[in-house]
Amino acid sequence: MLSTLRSCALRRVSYKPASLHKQSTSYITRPTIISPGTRGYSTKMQTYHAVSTYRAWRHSLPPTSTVGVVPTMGALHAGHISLARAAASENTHVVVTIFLNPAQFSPTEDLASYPKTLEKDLEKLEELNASLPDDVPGRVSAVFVPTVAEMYPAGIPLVRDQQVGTFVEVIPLSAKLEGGTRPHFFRGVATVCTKLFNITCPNRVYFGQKDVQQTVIIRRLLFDLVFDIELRVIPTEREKDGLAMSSRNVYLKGRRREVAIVIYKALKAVEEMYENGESRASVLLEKAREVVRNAGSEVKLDYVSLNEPQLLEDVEVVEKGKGVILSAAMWVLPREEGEGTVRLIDNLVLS
Ligand SMILES: Nc1ncnc2c1ncn2[C@@H]1O[C@H](COP(=O)(O)OP(=O)(O)OP(=O)(O)O)[C@@H](O)[C@H]1O
Ligand SMILES: CC(C)(CO)[C@@H](O)C(=O)[O-]
Ligand code: BAL
Repeated sequence: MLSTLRSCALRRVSYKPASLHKQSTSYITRPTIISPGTRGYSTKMQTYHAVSTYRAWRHSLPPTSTVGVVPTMGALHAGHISLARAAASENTHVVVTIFLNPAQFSPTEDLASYPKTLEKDLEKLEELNASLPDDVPGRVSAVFVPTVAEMYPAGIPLVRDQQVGTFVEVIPLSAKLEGGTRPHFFRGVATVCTKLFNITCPNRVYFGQKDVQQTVIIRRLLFDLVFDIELRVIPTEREKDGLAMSSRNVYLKGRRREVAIVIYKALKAVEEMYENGESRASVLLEKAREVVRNAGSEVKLDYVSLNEPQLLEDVEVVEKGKGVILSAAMWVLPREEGEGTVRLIDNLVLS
């Protein structure tokens, strides 16, 4: 274990400390393209289920290789693929992790019904590999699909008081916004990401802006735990009508899919108001509430909020050039017997 970790830490020639605040205005990073040709060996995509076999592969890579890791919970869609594509554009190897992490679900959430489509996921990653032009340096070389026992050897009951072992919390960021409704959530995310980073040894990790608070928390985690890993935040992929792609969208059929777009419309209405000169948060947020209210009783707003991007503190006035996060969560309520409530999140950056 120790020697593995040491070789992981030693793979870099120079150490560059992470900066917590470096992306305050330009929030989304555009990947820089590096030249191809450093792979120089087979990049056939392999699936690993065990930490030991993954590590054996990871440590077999030449020291010149770079690894971009894309953590996911599976049920891959074009949003996930855009993360993997970004990783391929600036690393010699892309590793996609697929792990439905129990620790981020409460006992009343949808862990049991969460879509599981591993075979299709692997096909989509193979398709991505086949579609990448020759001058892109990386391909998806490995897919890490661990078992729950592999990730949580001591078990992982969903009831927090019953959990034993080591957990990671990013305080107080994890209690804000999503943390208000899902108090267990970011402890589960921070814990599993810490484990995944230790296992996969990435040079860079790729997260979607769709889960914007998650990106703020991961940035803080990388900084506080002194991980030698760069964070990339990739723009949100949307359906034609603007709905943010999400694995949970499969729950939305017919009329529920139609009304789901209200969350995006509410955010766009705020953005338009801001662009027309309104900067008071109270007025902007009320606009979003009004749009959701007017959509009827099938949807219910959980929160809408304007926050600065480092500590997620509420802003009262949106100042130009500061990159303020406008985020919202909304429930789409059941219409028919057997349907569950679907919770959607979305955000825009007002800059
Ligand atoms: N539409 C999207 N555009 C870009 N990235 C996305 C999009 N949706 C998800 N991601 C990113 O993919 C990564 C894995 O997310 P995850 O597997 O939870 O998918 P998801 O679609 O967000 O699922 P869920 O429906 O559970 O929220 C995260 O970094 C997430 O932000
Ligand atoms: C980062 C993550 C894969 C951790 O389980 C999850 O929260 C997600 O898919 O966004
Ligand atoms: N992308 C967020 C994962 C979750 O809601 O559990």
